[in-house]
Amino acid sequence: MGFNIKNNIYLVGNVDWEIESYQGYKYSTHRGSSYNAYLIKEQKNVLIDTVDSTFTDIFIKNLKNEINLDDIDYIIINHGEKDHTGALPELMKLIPNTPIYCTNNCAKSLKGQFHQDWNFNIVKTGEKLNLGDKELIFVETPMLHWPDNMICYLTQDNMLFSNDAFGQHYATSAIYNDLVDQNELFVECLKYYSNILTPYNSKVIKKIEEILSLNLPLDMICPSHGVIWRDNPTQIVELYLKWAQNYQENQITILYDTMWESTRDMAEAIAKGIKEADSQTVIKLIHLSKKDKNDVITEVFKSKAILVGSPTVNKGILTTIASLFEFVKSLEFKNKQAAAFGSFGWSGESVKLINAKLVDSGFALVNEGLRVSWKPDEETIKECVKFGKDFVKDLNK
Ligand SMILES: Cc1cc2nc3c(=O)[nH]c(=O)nc-3n(C[C@H](O)[C@H](O)[C@H](O)COP(=O)(O)O)c2cc1C
Repeated sequence: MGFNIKNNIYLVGNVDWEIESYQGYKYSTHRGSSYNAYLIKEQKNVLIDTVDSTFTDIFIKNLKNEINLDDIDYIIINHGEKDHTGALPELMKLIPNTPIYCTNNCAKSLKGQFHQDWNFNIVKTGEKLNLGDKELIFVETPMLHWPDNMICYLTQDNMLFSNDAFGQHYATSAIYNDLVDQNELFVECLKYYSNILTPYNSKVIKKIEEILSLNLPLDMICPSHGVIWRDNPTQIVELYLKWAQNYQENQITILYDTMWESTRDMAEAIAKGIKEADSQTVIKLIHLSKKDKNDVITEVFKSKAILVGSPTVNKGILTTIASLFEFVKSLEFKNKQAAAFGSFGWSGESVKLINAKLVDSGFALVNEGLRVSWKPDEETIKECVKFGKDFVKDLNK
């Protein structure tokens, strides 16, 4: 059965307690997720989004308990990605002529993924769909986070159906934002923002300003993953505005990998130096092969500066470090500083290679980096401590 959120609006999605990571891009979901679809029963009945294909059968069964499927007048698809549209092909087999309202790019993505010529009705920003006494207003939100995204707003009930925006991968039975553990909730919101939305910061700001300028009253924000924001719903909008402005905390993160612990010894000594020079800055040490990549990105997002360390391996760097840069570069971080370090045996290319990757990923180099031959001894450990101290002093010079 659906859950009645307000008046004639029902949550008809599924909670996914078991999911550990998103199949495609392997986004880790330590706290599970949910696929939130919504059913509005006015003079016209509207289904907003569907669920991941793993839940198709249960979704359709629950939907049938809520409404005779033939009574669904319109389907709104806010975003074509399969975690919201996986159940759509089976649903459309049962009600094949039901009009689907979506953006032009969404129709393209649905056709591209499902090869079906459903009854598409293309909508643009500002267009409205009459449900009787109430209306749905559409706003395109391209590249937040696909070209096909849009959101829609239900008048009178003042509900914003925001799809991925303002959502979190967070399984809960509690449904509303004020009923869940606030720390868990905001950790998941920040992780989602940093891993998915960072490259689109300027678009986030512009779109939020555009939506706020409409002065629409807002009772709830209903995203497609995680909790519904009913308590002070604009708090998450304000956080997005803050995060979109190249957000950073007073944190330095040291990221490294190591084969025989020499680069790790360097990392710890550098951290000691930073702490001695500046006890106010939060320092985090991350052994890359032992940590989850999305959690690592969240730490980079929060950092004012990072240090990256790798030993030299076959004139190169460890693959964990190379793959970190593949991800970091794609997120287009701005206004962050960095330096490289690493142990080597005979040729020692790693620091130079990391420097090039840092610059290529948009980081400003604070210095030329630090190389240590083989395992650091007492003297070279002192050099690492000094390197950490100097790094802090040279930040923002
Ligand atoms: C498979 C392998 C390949 C290596 N290739 C190089 C190399 O091309 N150039 C070099 O200077 N050192 C090379 N080394 C030596 C390491 O850089 C050196 O042992 C370093 O101290 C390891 O640092 P770690 O303890 O942080 O892993 C290689 C070591 C291994 C195990």
